[in-house]
This record gives sequence, structure tokens and C-alpha cells, in this order.
Amino acid sequence: MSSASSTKRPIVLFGPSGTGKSTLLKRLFAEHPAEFGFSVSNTTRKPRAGEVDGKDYHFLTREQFIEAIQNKEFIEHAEFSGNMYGTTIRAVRDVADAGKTCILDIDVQGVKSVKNTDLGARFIFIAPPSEKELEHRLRKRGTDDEASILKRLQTAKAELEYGKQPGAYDVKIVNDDVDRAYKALVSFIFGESQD
Ligand SMILES: Nc1ncnc2c1ncn2[C@@H]1O[C@H](COP(=O)(O)OP(=O)(O)OP(=O)(O)O)[C@@H](O)[C@H]1O
Repeated sequence: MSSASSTKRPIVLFGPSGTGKSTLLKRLFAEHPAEFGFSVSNTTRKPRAGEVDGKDYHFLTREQFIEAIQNKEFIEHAEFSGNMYGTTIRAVRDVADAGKTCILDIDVQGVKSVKNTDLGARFIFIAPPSEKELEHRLRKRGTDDEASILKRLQTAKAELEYGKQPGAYDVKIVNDDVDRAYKALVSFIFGESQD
């Protein structure tokens, strides 16, 4: 394998809401700004002042977006407040072609979808020390109301179940102590298993 894409295999992080994926990624991007990138999302929302097509988002019409869904171009897509948003396989490949490792922070449906592509991704399951601790972190984070917390905990059960399936991930990192978890993350990402 010699193409840029094959040497920059995307990294998929998944795991229940509140396990600390954003916390770990924030540190990774801060310490290695040139090496990693996020893919540019697609949306049917109108550009806001200053937003650049292809940089902030790929701005599509609803018709274009629906056509792309039908052509199976999306890894994941969803509708929020009347606008469609999604990540395409192409957008992930673009990051590798630009010489960076694409990081995807997605849900289990997205994970399954990436597995059905030839992106050659590596999968990292970020797990909480326990369901109790997960609930504690979500409450402490203070970004969600009670209904949203309960919904996240419900979804978490299914995600933890998925994580038990054989072949679900390449590595599981329990985010008990954030420094330890971060070290495990970096060691896997830069480790020998990269190619
Ligand atoms: N190892 C840790 N120990 C204690 N608290 C942690 C740890 N890692 C993260 N946290 C805290 O837990 C909360 C949830 O973390 P974070 O927002 O990074 O989760 P997430 O997995 O990205 O969630 P979401 O999928 O909802 O974006 C945050 O308040 C964060 O500061």
C-alpha cells in the first residue's frame, strides 16, 4: 500500500456520551496540531457570515444531499432543526489525502457504516469505568437536562453492549484516569499497529 490514504488510516473513537472522547481528543489536537484533522461535514443549512464552502462545511441543497444519501456517500447523517448534516466517505478520504490522520468521533451506527467502507479505519472504544461513574460525569458536566441525561444513559447501555461484540474495536481504553487513558490513546495511535 503506497497511497497517502493507506498510510494515514482514519481513527474512529466511539463510546457512550460522557466517557471523555472530546476531552481526550482536545488534548490530542493540542499536542499534535499538524498530524490530525476532522473531516468537513456536509449540510443543507445556509452558510453564516464568514463561513467558507469546503472549509467550514460543504454546503449542499436538499436535493444534492438526498441524492448523496441515495448514492450511499454518507457514513452518517441526521436532521437537526430542519437542516440535514452528515459526514461523507469522501470527506474522510480528503483528510488523508491532505497528509493528516482523520479523527472520527461517531456513534455505533457510524462505526458499522465505516466498517462497510474501504477506508481502512482503526477503531478505539472509549469505555467508562462504570455506568455509575458515567452518570456522575454527565451530571457534573452540566450541559444536559434530566431528560437528555436519561436518554444518553439509555443509549450508553446499547453502546456498551456493542463494545462487547467480537471485532467491535481494535483497542478498548477505559477512561478511569484521564492521564492514563490519554497515554494509552497516544500509544495505540502512534504504535506499531498503525500499518
Ligand atoms: N478520566 C476522567 N475522569 C473524570 N472526569 C472526566 C474524565 N474524562 C472526562 N471527564 C469529564 O467527563 C465529562 C464528559 O467528558 P466529555 O464531554 O469529553 O465526553 P464525550 O465522550 O465527548 O461526550 P459526548 O459524546 O456527549 O460529546 C466532562 O465533564 C469531562 O471533563
